[in-house]
Amino acid sequence: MPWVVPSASGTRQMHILLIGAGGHGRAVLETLRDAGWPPPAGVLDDNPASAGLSGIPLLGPLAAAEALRQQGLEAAHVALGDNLRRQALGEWLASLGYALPVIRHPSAVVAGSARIGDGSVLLPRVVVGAAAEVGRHAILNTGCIVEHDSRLEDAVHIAPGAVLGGGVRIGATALVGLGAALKPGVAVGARAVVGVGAAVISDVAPGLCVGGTPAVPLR
Ligand SMILES: CC(=O)SCCNC(=O)CCNC(=O)[C@H](O)C(C)(C)COP(=O)(O)OP(=O)(O)OC[C@H]1O[C@@H](n2cnc3c(N)ncnc32)[C@H](O)[C@@H]1OP(=O)(O)O
Repeated sequence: MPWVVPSASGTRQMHILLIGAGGHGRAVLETLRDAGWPPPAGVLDDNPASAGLSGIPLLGPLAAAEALRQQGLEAAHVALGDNLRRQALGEWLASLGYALPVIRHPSAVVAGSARIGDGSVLLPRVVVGAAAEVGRHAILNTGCIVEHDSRLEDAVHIAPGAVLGGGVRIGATALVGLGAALKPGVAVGARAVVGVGAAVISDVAPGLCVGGTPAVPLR
């Protein structure tokens, strides 16, 4: 199977390999389609009971990525919600020589001065403001807003509808839950979890789980 096809403009469009056939995988697949990517070459999933993704070949467990790279597959994306696992697998794929393109829904609005790291995905209606920096393997989920000058380290997940004010900092592999709001300038530490609907008005220590309005430690 040819993994790379020339487009009408002569640029190479890659048949990407997707990792993960769950709910987030379905969201990424729709985003690829809406953004005009060619159909993915296939999907890998370690769950033997996985039904795969509709219309996309299920090519086996994750370990198959190595052989597929040797067969000429050039690009991959880890579509898993687990931040630590997504980061580890994304870096493994990079070490195998896969390109990890940014996948961006056409409705996402990204300031020209913003930077998005390899392997990240921007789902519909995401907004990223001026001079914001987003690391590798991030999920910027449906409708979230990352305001100007914010700094997001690798493998974060900003859930649907969450709003980060200007200059917010998010540590690696942290999760900002559905609809949370973060006051401008606050810092959320690595591996922290901000619960659904939280209003974060002060810094959150690494690894802490917070929730409520205003947000307080939950565990
Ligand atoms: C497309 C998508 O769906 S992307 C999805 C992204 N995921 C999310 O946004 C989920 C974020 N997760 C949450 O908000 C979770 O509720 C967590 C992580 C904050 C807590 O989860 P758990 O550790 O399982 O806590 P659990 O549900 O057992 O609740 C523990 C206590 O915290 C309280 N609590 C749980 N979540 C919250 C919250 N968001 N705000 C305030 N209090 C909360 C519970 O009421 C409970 O209180 P109690 O002990 O007085 O009864």
